[in-house]
Amino acid sequence: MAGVEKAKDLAARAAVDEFVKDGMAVGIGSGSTIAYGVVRLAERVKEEGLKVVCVPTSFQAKQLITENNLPLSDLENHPQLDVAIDGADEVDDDLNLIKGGGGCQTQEKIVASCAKTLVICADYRKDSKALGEAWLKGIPIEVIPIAYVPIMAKLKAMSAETVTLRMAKAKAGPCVTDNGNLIIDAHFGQIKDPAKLEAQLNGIPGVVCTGLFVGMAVKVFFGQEDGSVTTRTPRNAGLSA
Ligand SMILES: O=C[C@H](O)[C@H](O)[C@H](O)COP(=O)(O)O
Repeated sequence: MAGVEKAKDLAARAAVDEFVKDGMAVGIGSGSTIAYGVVRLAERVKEEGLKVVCVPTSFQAKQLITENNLPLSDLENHPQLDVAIDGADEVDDDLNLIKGGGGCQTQEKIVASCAKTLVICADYRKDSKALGEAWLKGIPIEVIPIAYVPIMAKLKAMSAETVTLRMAKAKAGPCVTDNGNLIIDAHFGQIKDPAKLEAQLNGIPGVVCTGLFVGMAVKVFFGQEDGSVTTRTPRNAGLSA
């Protein structure tokens, strides 16, 4: 393994090693980076006899949990989680995030909101000063299907630079989320006030959930190109080895 994949693996392992303890209920995020974290968690369960239960944030996360023979639970049985570990598409200096590149932000935000701690693992490409600087595809916004046209018009009126209905790959038509909704990607350029923008977007009728995660993460692990892992917390806003 080399390059970006190695960086993802290192970050995810570091997050799992530092934050998962015996007896915990763990929220499992979605995407390609957390997949390495689930493999690491399974290793620890086998090697250390760790007892954990895992709550997924998507169909993909559920598959990861079951394929790695980890105990699967849900928010009905575990409405309070000790930690949620997830990936991100972009992370700013204050640990605000853009998520939802894989369309899973709604369940991810619900699960994160039920966890005492949200921890993020990401490769070096996700590190950014301000949201919207590196991730140019736009903020993923899950919407109720009947509302997608008026919502796209409202986003344009809010001065979004690009507004796109996410289309499926290998299927004609739109990308349909795990919740049966659609996704609009809206790029607002560099986002100066993520909390204000999130509140504005949440105020549009038909918006289910945005991929802006403001003030939720407590620590981010970045896998670097040179094989090191750096971290960022809200208190030390800079990077430390
Ligand atoms: O919807 C997808 C999730 O928010 C992912 O956590 C995010 O897109 C990062 O994915 P990856 O680890 O594949 O870059």
